[in-house]
Amino acid sequence: MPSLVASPLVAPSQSTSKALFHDTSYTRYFTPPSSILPDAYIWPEQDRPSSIPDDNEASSRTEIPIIDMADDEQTLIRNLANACESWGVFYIVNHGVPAELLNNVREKALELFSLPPSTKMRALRRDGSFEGFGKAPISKFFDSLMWSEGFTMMGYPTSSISDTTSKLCPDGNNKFRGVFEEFDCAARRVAGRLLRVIMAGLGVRHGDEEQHDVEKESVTRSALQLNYYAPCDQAHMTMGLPAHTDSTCLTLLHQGLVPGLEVLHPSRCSWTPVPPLSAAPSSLVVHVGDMLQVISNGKYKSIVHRAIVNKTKARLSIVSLCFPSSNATIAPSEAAVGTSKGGRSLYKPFKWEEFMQAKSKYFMAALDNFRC
Ligand SMILES: O=C(O)CCC(=O)C(=O)O
Ligand SMILES: [Fe+2]
Repeated sequence: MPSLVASPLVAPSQSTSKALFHDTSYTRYFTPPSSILPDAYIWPEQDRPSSIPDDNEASSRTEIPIIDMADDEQTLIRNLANACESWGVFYIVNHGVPAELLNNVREKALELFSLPPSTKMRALRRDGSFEGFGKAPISKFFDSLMWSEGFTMMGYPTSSISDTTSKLCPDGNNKFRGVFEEFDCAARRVAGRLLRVIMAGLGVRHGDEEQHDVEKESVTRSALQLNYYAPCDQAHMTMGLPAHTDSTCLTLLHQGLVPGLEVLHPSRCSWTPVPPLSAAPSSLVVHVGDMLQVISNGKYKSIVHRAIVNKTKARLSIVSLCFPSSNATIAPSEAAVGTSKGGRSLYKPFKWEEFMQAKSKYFMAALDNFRC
């Protein structure tokens, strides 16, 4: 079986010339060339990690639920309902995405972040677009810079994976396209199945018109997000990706064997690590996103999470963001409203585009704009 412990992650930024670092357009997109923290990357004390993960890598223990997708349907319905309600984040195993595909995606993603700066600069995220290399759009809500690099591709149905990655392959031989497209497709299929079972747990019956609409509309589109976190000597003073919720319905994430993901339990005030599982290196982490919070009428909360960086190990996360089509109407499912306390809808119907506009203005308070 191919190993998921890919070749050691080499910090691409270490090959970056100092001259390029002083080019402001380069620093807008990429991590600085040394692991010593420039002032702009130092975060206010209250936003810093409380502790840095032990570089001891994967763990065999976690508080976060682990869902076995090979369980029978009724067990799966029950376990997913519990996981969504109690945490809003869970691991899935036996999900059907082959270990070899995960391994290949990680290898290619690492190759992509290791390209020479002059090649990377050919695929920068331009204003108004999400595609290519760029800091996460949430960076505008924070004064300090994130210690991370991101590369985004729009997936199904109007995939830009081929166009975006071909900019990185001037010789016309696109070595990224096939494997990223295959992963996008495989992850979205898993998200579709998860949503079907989650909807059943909310009381939507198989064959209902509502089941058809919600499932048809809610994970119709996908984006593939690659995140690279270089090691940092002063990891305790910076942040890879600060606290946020995903605007998705569901997010699927593969983090390899280097820890860094943390979540804020809906009713606790402290951060809980989501460590890579040593016994299940092909497991994926699933986040409940903002749209599932609405569809479930607030029963399932969009999980607040963040990524912290390590002192000696680089970290790579492969993220499939699954979300509705632009003109889909998002509203609490009738079944979820029916079983809510008080039996009333907490959110007004809205279009995905309207939500995205609110998110880019109000960030984590965006959903308040759509409360009844
Ligand atoms: O790298 C991680 O573990 C988190 C990534 C993430 O939250 C995101 O891309 O939205
Ligand atoms: Fe996220």
